[in-house]
Amino acid sequence: MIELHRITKQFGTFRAVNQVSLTVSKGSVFGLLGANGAGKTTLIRIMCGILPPTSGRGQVLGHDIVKERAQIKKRIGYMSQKFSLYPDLTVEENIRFYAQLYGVDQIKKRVEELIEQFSLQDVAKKRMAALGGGVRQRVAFASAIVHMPPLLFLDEPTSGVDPLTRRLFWERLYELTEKGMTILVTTHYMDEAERCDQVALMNKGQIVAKGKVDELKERYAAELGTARPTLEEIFVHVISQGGEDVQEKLG
Ligand SMILES: Nc1ncnc2c1ncn2[C@@H]1O[C@H](COP(=O)(O)OP(=O)(O)OP(=O)(O)O)[C@@H](O)[C@H]1O
Repeated sequence: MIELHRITKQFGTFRAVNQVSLTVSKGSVFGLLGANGAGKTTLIRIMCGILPPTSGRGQVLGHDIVKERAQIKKRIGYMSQKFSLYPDLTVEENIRFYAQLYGVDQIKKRVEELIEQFSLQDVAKKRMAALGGGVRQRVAFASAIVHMPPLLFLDEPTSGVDPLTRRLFWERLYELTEKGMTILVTTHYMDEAERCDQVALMNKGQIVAKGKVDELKERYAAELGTARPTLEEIFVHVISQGGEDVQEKLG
């Protein structure tokens, strides 16, 4: 689904993404973790075909991330941190807008389905401008999957939402992977990281740890002197060891 090889993105003299290699397989939830400014959004924008990398190569859904960016953009779903919703349109109209944009069949049925799946029935006829952040995130999520893309990128979808909505998001995520969708999600919440099949931790543009959650726990158990370390403990440990050395050690 995603294969990246030594991707670097330079903004002037600043290296936001530094030699990142990554593989994401079909049907999994892949968590991209890291502090603010670690380079997660930049990397997502490269995978979505929005930004070309400065160097490195890769494929997303079989398309080259440099030469076939337009094809990638058409086929994926992307809920960015600044996902555009129209304040003067209602919830329903916003979702319908995206359905039309992506040429979805049976638009009425699909919009109704999403309104129900994201518990938006009570606010469906209300204008976006009158609604709070939790509803906004739900509408953005629903709009990003309106065309059932095979690959979905979610950039901090649960930031600032209440615990109930976070749970609803994760229920939807698992349902979507059961239908074969592959999902790459960024999050600051460590309990959410634990729910992913695989994770990669970014620090200062580099991936400093990656793998299946259970494998990472096994790998670091001895080093941390505890039978089953949390991802948070692992990440604090890895980051405190410093970037490049760790990258070498992890291959
Ligand atoms: N267009 C740009 N021009 C210059 N610098 C940029 C640009 N886009 C991002 N950066 C810088 O690259 C670094 C990584 O930013 P990025 O948004 O990818 O991080 P992030 O891990 O997604 O953080 P956050 O969680 O805050 O979104 C930051 O220092 C940011 O200021």
